[in-house]
Amino acid sequence: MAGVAGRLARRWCLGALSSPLQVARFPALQLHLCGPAMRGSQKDFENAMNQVKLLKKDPGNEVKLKLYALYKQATEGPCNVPKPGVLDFINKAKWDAWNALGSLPKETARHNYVDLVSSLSASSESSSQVTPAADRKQPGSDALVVTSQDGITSITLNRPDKKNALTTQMYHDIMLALEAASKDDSAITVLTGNGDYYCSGNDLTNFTDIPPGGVEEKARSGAVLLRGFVDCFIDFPKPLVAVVNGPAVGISVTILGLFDIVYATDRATFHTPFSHLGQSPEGCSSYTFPKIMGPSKATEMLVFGKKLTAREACAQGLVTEVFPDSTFQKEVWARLKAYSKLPPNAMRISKQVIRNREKEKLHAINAEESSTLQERWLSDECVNAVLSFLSKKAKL
Ligand SMILES: CCCCCC/C=C/C(=O)SCCNC(=O)CCNC(=O)[C@H](O)C(C)(C)COP(=O)(O)OP(=O)(O)OC[C@H]1O[C@@H](n2cnc3c(N)ncnc32)[C@H](O)[C@@H]1OP(=O)(O)O
Repeated sequence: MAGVAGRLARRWCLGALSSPLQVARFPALQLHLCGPAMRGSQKDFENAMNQVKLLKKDPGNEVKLKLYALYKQATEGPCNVPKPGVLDFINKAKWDAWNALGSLPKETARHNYVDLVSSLSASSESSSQVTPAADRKQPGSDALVVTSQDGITSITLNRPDKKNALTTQMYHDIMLALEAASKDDSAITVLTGNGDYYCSGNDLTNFTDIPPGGVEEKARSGAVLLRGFVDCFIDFPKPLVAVVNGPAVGISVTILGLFDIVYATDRATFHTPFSHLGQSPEGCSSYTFPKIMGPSKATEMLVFGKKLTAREACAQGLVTEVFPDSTFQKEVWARLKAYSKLPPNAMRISKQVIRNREKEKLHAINAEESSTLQERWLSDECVNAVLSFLSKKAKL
């Protein structure tokens, strides 16, 4: 955690004080740091450091310096480094801010940091209910943010500048997050995205990291990862909800057939361009899509790559309900918050009654789809499509 804050501090203050904070959408459930009581435990401090990553607006240089100073004071104590030269403007501003805190105790600095983040979170999204971060180990990278509050664990894809494309690390982190969520005391688990996209599917640069065993080895390990990833969704024991905050592509669409509820903004689209990419369907969609929408609609999507609007996807049963984008977050989270108060064991058992009899079949389908894809990844059609995207010649 200290590393996260350190990276943030460096990004803000060492880079350029004038550089804008990455503008990121809040997931509707946020750290609940704006309560009347001041919070300052180590856990609150770590939660606040996570929350800073999701701030929607640039708080300005003055506030960033204050955050930096409080962070340094809370983690290292009073300023203990030599004063930078007058021409070293940025470092001098940082030093001044830290030094100004004098002998403020570490604990008070931690409290003040938490309170400052709380006020920023509250003003950044006044309409949303602000909630605490997960009482859990965070994943190994900033690209996934896990929060937990009010009986809901939210897993947020947090790579908005890359449209939340899934890196290899993210597949692993999502699997870990799902495993933790299956055991935590939340009633409902949510997958959502930060920024204008829900997810642009597999990060196509994943294909460029070729191991010593060559492309065959790459395809083999990709298929193992894909199979394990999809298995986690098949086996997930609690109600699983997709909060589709924008366009969805590829694997982020196919696995929707394994979710229990799919709420979408009316801005969302659903696109599975597998033939364009020389690939074939995964996520059990070769089974779930024909079952949900009938074989011919499924073929239009999975074979011909027809992109559906949110309303079309809803009419075809892939999406549960569509909300206007302007009220999407507010309405969806209010709904989920109400559902999360239902008896958790009853919900879990009812889900299993609905889903369990298909599980074995789904695992077999997943295995088959993964091995088909393993071959597809080695095909000229796939290699050319990926190269075309990577050389910026093609987009969907
Ligand atoms: C364990 C392995 C499992 C694999 C399972 C198999 C999975 C299959 C799939 O998911 S197939 C679907 C793959 N996805 C795509 O083909 C999408 C490719 N992206 C695009 O076509 C476009 O980027 C877009 C339509 C999603 C968005 O277009 P636009 O609004 O014009 O934005 P940009 O293209 O400028 O995107 C911004 C930035 O993000 C990068 N990016 C977006 N998507 C991906 C991606 N899937 N992989 C890698 N990079 C992506 C894009 O290159 C830009 O980067 P830049 O700013 O240029 O550095």
